[in-house]
Amino acid sequence: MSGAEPAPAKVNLYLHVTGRRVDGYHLLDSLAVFGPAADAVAAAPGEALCLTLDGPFAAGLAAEPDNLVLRAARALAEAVGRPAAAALTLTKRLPVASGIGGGSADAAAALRALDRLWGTGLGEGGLAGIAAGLGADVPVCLAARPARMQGIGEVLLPAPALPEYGLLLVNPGVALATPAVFRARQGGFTPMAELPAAWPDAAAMARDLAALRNDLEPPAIALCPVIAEVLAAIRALPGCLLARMSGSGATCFGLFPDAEAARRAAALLPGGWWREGGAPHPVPAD
Ligand SMILES: C[C@@](CO)(OP(=O)(O)O)[C@H](O)COP(=O)(O)OP(=O)(O)OC[C@H]1O[C@@H](n2ccc(N)nc2=O)[C@H](O)[C@@H]1O
Ligand SMILES: Nc1ncnc2c1ncn2[C@@H]1O[C@H](COP(=O)(O)OP(=O)(O)O)[C@@H](O)[C@H]1O
Repeated sequence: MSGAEPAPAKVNLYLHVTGRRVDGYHLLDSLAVFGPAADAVAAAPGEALCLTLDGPFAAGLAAEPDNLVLRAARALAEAVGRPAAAALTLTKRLPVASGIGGGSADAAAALRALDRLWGTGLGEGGLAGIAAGLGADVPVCLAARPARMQGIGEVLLPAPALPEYGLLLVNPGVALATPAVFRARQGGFTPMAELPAAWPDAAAMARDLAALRNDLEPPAIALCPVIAEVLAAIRALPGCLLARMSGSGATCFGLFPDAEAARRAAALLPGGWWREGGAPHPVPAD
């Protein structure tokens, strides 16, 4: 066993759709951070490629014919010219199709775990090209550290230096397909954001982020009106500095001064919605 790799949720603190490529993909400008919830991918030696699912959201993926973890394993094996043989276990704790890139995070974690198990020695730099071929969000999930995403998601730039803050994630249990949300978007494009080099505290971070937006929030609410209720509920929680939807939804986040405030707020939400409050995912060592 090569040890389980964490696959933390990706949270888009803002997301501007800045343009559209001729192939239909949208150009984005977004600040992605990670955590506080995560899936995990473990890889052990095996004679063939097989995947076991467990965790609270495993049932949501049971019928998935081509799990992103398996696609990642095949892509890595092909890139290094070796058989795709491994016993993989995915512990699914993140809601599926929910705007926090769970599938992308799983694919990135599988690449890291198999790079280690197979001793391919590619490391983050060598895996980046394979990640980009698996989905627009996979490169940022491979880095798993705060980053500004541009292009269709594959251009990664340093994030501003971030202060201490807490994050609350809330999902109402409705799956939203990313292409449907992009298709439902109306209106033009939004310019790139101007960000400082650093935020001194969470309040300053929230003030600047409040001037930005998630361009996918209005079309997602049109497709799934309960998102507006989730946002209102988060906004009303004590200590909440900002509430916004992540990615193409339906998961929304609340920004809090610290992890404890986010954890306390999670307990105050109505039952029935998935929620996780706490500290952002720790930044991996270089
Ligand atoms: C919207 C974002 C923001 O981080 O997050 P999620 O909502 O998925 O978490 C991502 O761009 C999603 O990335 P990912 O889910 O990997 O997308 P892909 O599998 O590559 O593409 C799925 C579909 O989304 C649309 N798509 C995706 C990315 C992009 N920059 N422009 C697009 O138009 C396309 O219709 C594409 O066919
Ligand atoms: N390991 C995986 N986890 C989640 N979704 C997966 C996985 N493998 C394949 N998928 C497919 O990818 C789609 C997008 O899932 P996900 O990454 O959770 O969404 P989002 O990017 O909106 O957060 C799902 O509808 C599912 O069909």
